Amino acid sequence: MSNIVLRHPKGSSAEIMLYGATIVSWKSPSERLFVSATAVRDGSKPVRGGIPVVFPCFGPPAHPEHAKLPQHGFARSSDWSWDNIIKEEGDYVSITLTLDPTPSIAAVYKRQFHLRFVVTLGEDDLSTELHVKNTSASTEYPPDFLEFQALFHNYVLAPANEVLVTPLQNLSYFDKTESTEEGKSSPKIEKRAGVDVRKFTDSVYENAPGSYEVTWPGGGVAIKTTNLKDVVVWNPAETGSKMGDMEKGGWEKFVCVEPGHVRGYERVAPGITWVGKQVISVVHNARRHQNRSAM
Ligand SMILES: O=P(O)(O)OC[C@H]1O[C@H](O)[C@H](O)[C@@H](O)[C@@H]1O
Repeated sequence: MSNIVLRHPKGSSAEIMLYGATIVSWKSPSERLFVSATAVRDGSKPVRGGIPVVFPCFGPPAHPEHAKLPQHGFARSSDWSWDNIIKEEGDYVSITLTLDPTPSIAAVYKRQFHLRFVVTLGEDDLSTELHVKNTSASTEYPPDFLEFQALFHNYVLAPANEVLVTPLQNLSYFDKTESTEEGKSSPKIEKRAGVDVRKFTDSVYENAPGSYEVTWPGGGVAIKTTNLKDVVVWNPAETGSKMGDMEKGGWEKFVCVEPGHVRGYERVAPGITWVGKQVISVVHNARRHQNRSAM
């Protein structure tokens, strides 16, 4: 499988696989992403770690147009194209990958689309942008809307027993660790000022603020988003031992903080492009201590 490595003159780097457009490493200056030591990297299944791209459905498909798709859609398990261009602009280097319908996608998904995935590396930040264009040629009314969900599945390298995610307090969320369908679909209100993942956690926060801090004693990252109204916090804890591609105890080394549009669907008319974006940056020590002592 082909990987592209972006190198920043100030020392940071990012490695992106064409398979799934998955970012499998971000160093600024040390590694910031978790990838399981037993992740499959030969393009036969999505990578367990890094930043997989979720499109056009999050979780098991619920939309009739997605019925034949696997969990989290096909973007993370398709071969993307790259134009061999690495752009350098100011203090940033970036690449753009694209994905169009292929015969194997068309066999399970009938919609016309064009995806662009832009990865931009700075000295201490990394941004990802997903551009989704509805390329349907239909001129009929009502418009031939493309309805989709999208999410960046960030595996943030962090000590799971100490990490806190903020600010999610008072948001409504869906707890997918509940055992019944009724439990999963009944919203709860987040009471914690800092959300921890010391036990199995799979929470979908709706209409979240769009800016988050993921911090622990000794480090942290901030995530700022555009057009991504929801955020998922996931850590499988011991249930991770059932995943064939999760290294032993791997769940102790990360928290997934996943900004996306996953409750309901984005609707994009023919010819229109939707853009969802996140910027992940290293939190500097002074700010981290301030935030934790305010808790
Ligand atoms: O195993 P995967 O298909 O990669 O999914 C891993 C996880 O992704 C998200 O965080 C979902 O909320 C979880 O329910 C799911 O278990």
